[in-house]
Amino acid sequence: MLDIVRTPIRVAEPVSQLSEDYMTLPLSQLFQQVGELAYNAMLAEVYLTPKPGLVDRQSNGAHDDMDVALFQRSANAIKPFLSQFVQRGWMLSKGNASDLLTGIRGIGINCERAMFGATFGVNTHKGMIFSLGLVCSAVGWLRGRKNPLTAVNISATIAVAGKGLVLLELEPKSLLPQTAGEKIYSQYGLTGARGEAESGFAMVMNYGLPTYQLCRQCGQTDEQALAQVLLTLMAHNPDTNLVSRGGLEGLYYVQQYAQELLLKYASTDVGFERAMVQFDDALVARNLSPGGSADLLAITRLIAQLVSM
Ligand SMILES: CC(C)(COP(=O)(O)OP(=O)(O)OC[C@H]1O[C@@H](n2cnc3c(N)ncnc32)[C@H](O)[C@@H]1O)[C@@H](O)C(=O)NCCC(=O)NCCS
Ligand SMILES: Nc1ncnc2c1ncn2[C@@H]1O[C@H](COP(=O)(O)OP(=O)(O)OP(=O)(O)O)[C@@H](O)[C@H]1O
Repeated sequence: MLDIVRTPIRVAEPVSQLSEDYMTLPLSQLFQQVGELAYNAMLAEVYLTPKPGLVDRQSNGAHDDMDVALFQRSANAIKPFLSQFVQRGWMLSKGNASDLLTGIRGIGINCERAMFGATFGVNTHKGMIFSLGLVCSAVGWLRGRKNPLTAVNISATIAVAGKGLVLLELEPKSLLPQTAGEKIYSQYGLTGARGEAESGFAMVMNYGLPTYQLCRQCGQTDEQALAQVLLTLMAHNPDTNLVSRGGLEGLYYVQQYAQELLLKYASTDVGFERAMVQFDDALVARNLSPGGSADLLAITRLIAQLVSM
């Protein structure tokens, strides 16, 4: 059995897609390459600039305890765990996809711990780890099952893995909800990262991926396509990060602002960047940060690259 933990991190050109056919690629290379794509997706998200309310190269958005250097350190701490998610997914493929999340929890918890160690307790990537863990393990699981690597298969596998998650983790077990996610669910019925997982990443499948693929087909750069995807996600995603900071009012403010910008501009238009900087100013003034949409942006990029062969 291959020991991914002891495999040194290879310093190489970042991969932009799987180097060979996913079904015939040697397993060790598959684990490593998918992990690298996931790492690149995290970096593509944080370095995309400008991003309203979020940390990027020019602004810390609505965050006074984070900057882009902290995100880079956080991503580096997470990196070794990403290929472990893929490998564990492959190992679990003899069983049902419904056992996938339970099977990767331990890696997820260790990964979260490494992230908090690298950031001295700041939550840079908690939601991201949860979502990336599911996608990476789904890829390993599909390979073990000899199923084609398609967006629909990744989504369906995650939907099975996440089935019942909202009921199990968000339905109140005691009178008082504890975590931010539990509180928001009990107050507003919003299901956050867990609901998105249980839907098989419906926001990514219905908005993120079609937008990214269409933009690329029209000749847009990766950055232009990602900017268009972020705005589209912000216009539709019931992001619990926005609710925890600004209530439903904060969520609707961001969704409406993003919808209006989408009507006025495409990411290739002159004036788009300035409008995004103004959107950033508006969100900083209201202490709003669309962290859930940032996570889904990275997931969109990752799935797009995984299935681009
Ligand atoms: C489910 C998680 C996200 C718990 O977080 P919490 O209770 O605070 O839930 P909540 O839904 O409010 O969101 C937390 C984060 O998810 C992201 N998020 C918010 N809304 C959304 C959304 N609609 N879609 C996707 N992501 C979202 C944001 O980054 C946010 O900060 C996860 O961190 C977790 O369970 N961690 C425990 C460790 C673990 O089991 N890890 C294994 C995963 S592989
Ligand atoms: N570029 C980014 N900037 C800010 N947040 C991001 C970015 N990319 C992803 N995120 C997501 O946003 C989440 C952090 O959001 P936030 O800081 O609002 O959470 P918190 O620290 O738990 O809450 P608060 O800051 O309100 O006390 C992370 O879990 C992460 O997955």
